[in-house]
Amino acid sequence: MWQEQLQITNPISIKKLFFKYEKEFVLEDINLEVKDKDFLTILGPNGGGKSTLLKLIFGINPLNQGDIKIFGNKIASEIPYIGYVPQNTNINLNFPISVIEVVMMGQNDIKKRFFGYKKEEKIKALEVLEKVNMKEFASSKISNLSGGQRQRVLIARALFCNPKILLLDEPTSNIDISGCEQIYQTLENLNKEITIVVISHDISVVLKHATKAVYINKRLTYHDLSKMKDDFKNMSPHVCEIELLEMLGKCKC
Ligand SMILES: Nc1ncnc2c1ncn2[C@@H]1O[C@H](COP(=O)(O)OP(=O)(O)OP(=O)(O)O)[C@@H](O)[C@H]1O
Repeated sequence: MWQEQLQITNPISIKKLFFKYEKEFVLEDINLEVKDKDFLTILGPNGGGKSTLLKLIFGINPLNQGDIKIFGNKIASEIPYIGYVPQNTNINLNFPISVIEVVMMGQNDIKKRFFGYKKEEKIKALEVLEKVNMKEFASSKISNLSGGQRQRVLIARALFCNPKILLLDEPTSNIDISGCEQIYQTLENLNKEITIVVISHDISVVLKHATKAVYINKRLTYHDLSKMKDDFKNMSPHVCEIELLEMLGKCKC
C-alpha cells in the first residue's frame, strides 16, 4: 500500500498554512508542493519562519490552521519516511562515543537502542556512512572529527531508517567553505534517490546544487531553479549574497 502511495502522491503537500506561536502569525498562507526527488532549499532572513516550517513538516510543531500532507498522509510524525537533521544537535563531545554508534542512534525502535545492536544494523550503519563518504571514520570518536565531518555523520544518522525525504536545518552553519561544498555535494548525490529539503544561509553555494528554492519571510515565494542552474554553477564567488536573497524575495521566476 505504501509503495502505491509513494508513487502517486507528492512527498510534501502544504495548503493554506497559517501558524503562530503566540499572538502574531509567523507563517501566513503557505502553499507548497515538493515533488519526488526535488532538491529544495529554503532561504530567507533571520526570524522569517524557515525552521518553524521544517518543524511543522516533521510534526514537531502542531498544526494551527491549514493542511500538511506527507505522501498523502496527515500525521507527519507517524511516517517513517522522513529523516531530520535539526539545527543544533546536542552531541556531548566529551562523551566517548564512536561514529558508528552515533549513526545507529538513528534507530527508530527505542528498545533496540537499549538492548544492543545486531550485526545487520552495524552493516546498515556502514552502508549509510559510505553514502556520506565517512565509512573510514566508523571507529573514530565523534569528538575527533571536524565540524563538516561531524555534520556528515549526523546526515548518516538521519539516513539510517531509509527515509524518502531528508529535512536539514542549516547543516553548514559554522562550517568552512570546503566542508560546506562537500556537504552539498553529498546531498546532491543522495538526491538521486531521495527528496531533499534544506534550510541554508549559504545562498550562492546551495543554489548551485538545488533544483527549487523558496524564500520565506512570513509568506513564501517559490522559484524553479532548473532553467537558471547553469547561471548559478558559473556564478562568481564574489556575488553579493544579500542582493541575491533580496532578488529571490521579490522575483517570481
Ligand atoms: N518556540 C517558539 N516560541 C515562540 N516564538 C518562536 C518559537 N520559535 C520561533 N519563534 C519565533 O518565530 C519566528 C520565526 O522563527 P524561526 O526560527 O522559524 O525563523 P528562521 O527563519 O528559522 O530564523 P533563523 O534563520 O534565524 O534560524 C521568530 O520571530 C521567532 O522568534
